Amino acid sequence: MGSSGVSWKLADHPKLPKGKVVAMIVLDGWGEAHDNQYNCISVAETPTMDSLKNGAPDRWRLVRAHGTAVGLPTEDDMGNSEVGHNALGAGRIFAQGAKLCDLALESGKIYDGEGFNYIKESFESGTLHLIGLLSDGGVHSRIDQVLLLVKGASERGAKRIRVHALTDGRDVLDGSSVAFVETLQNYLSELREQGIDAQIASGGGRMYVTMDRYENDWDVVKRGWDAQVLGEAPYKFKSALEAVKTLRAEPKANDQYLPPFVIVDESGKAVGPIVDGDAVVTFNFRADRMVMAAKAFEYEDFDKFDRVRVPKIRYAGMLQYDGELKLPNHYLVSPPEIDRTSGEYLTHNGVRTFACSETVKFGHVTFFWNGNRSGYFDSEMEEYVEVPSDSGITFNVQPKMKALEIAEKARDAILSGKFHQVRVNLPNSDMVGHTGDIAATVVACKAADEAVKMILDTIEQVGGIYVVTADHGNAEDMVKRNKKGEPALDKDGKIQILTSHTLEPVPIAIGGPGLLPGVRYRKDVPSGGLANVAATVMNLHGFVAPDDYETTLIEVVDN
Ligand SMILES: O=C(O)[C@H](O)COP(=O)(O)O
Ligand SMILES: [Mn+2]
Ligand SMILES: [Mn+2]
Repeated sequence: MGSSGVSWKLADHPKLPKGKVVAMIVLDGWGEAHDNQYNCISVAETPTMDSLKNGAPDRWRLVRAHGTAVGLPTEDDMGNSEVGHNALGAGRIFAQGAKLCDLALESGKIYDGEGFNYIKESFESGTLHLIGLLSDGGVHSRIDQVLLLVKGASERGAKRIRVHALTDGRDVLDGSSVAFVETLQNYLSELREQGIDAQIASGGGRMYVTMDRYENDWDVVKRGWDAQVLGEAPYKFKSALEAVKTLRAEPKANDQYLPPFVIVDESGKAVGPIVDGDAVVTFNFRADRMVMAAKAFEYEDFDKFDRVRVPKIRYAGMLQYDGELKLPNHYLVSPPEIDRTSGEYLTHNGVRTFACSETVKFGHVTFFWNGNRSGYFDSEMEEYVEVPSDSGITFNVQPKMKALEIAEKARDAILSGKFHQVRVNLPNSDMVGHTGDIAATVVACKAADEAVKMILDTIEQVGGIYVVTADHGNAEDMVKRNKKGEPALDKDGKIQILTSHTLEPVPIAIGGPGLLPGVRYRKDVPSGGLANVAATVMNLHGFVAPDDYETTLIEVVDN
């Protein structure tokens, strides 16, 4: 037993040896769907992934990557990187932020918690500000939760409410921001009729305002700070609906990248800057794209950009975004307690790990993989390498991204002989898929396939084992579909491009010269999902997973 009371020792696998190097490759946003012109993966030349699928039927299968299989509220919830990598790394299914917030709002427990009581102190004399992504995407936030929270706060004494709305178009259709803003605006005007001074105060596109991640581009967070806190932005409007409609009318504008705007009153004054004595809630439940803003709100000695004015506020996150950093200190709903992850177990059992991606996905194979935990379990046993991403571009202009560089780092790590697990995330199919640019996404898929090839060739050279899988679908379906599965047309008869993830399952292939010939997929785990992968990987390192882990996908037959 360790000091935490957890017994970290894993049992030896009865048949599988230890000490083999295992390459764990996660293709981000790479699902399996039928062949058609909107399936960028099947359109692209992907000989490596094709050969895995066609070469060894006992060692290629699909696993579920959405809905309840990854702890989301319903089967209509598409998968995403957070819940996908959590499941891959933790080997169990945890009720995720979306679900925990639903439960807390439904039961009203959210209003009894420490976080709400803390911000409530400001309701008497200050304004309550709510900042976050306004859509029903369910990846980072959900508008129905925002409306419930506004209602609940107003019933509990909030007299002045300002919402700072980030438009989506990435987890939902581009253009849908107009309807979401309208819904919120209508609801706030109903509240005004009841005597609550509630309105939208600022906004901007999620990829350009506030929601950067992994410190790729602090300017994004600064633009949000300027609009939300200082009340300053290049565009000023009388209403948020007018703002999104007008800004969207610009050529090439889209919801993801709308410029920042503030709402002003008759005299041209911003209606909702954040000032001393106010309360602030960031209502995203997902951490990665809110943690930078949380630092700007919470840290006294913050130096990433000049905040100009730092109001004395009571700040709470919808969730605590980083348990290790205790950030933020106050939060409305407790995050899932994702403990005893496979990474922590393997570290305790002598498995040395190398993990790598480029900036935009770096936290996926480290922070998310390790159950939303920053840093190393044991810096002697692990090395995490971040390849700097390009910033300030949409990745359709650079669809190859850093796939080659990531593969080279993995190759060098494998050849160094220092590591037993070499884990990477290849971002291309996801990041380019989110731009909705089909031609570029095809290039992205090819680039990812080439990177896989380089890593598999290296595994071949050292006699190792590979696992190639994905965290959820994206590039395999780039069009919104009607109930019959046909491309859905908009009112002008044009197909609607799908920038979001999908509900599709993802492939998982295992192989390599280090894998015993008798290893194959079991037939009795037909509904296996991403959470089954951790036990599988533990087996490939020569161990049996803890009893409460989702079962392994493999068996070893004598032949
Ligand atoms: O944050 C994003 O980019 C999207 O909302 C979800 O993509 P990811 O889950 O693949 O990161
Ligand atoms: Mn992803
Ligand atoms: Mn994505």
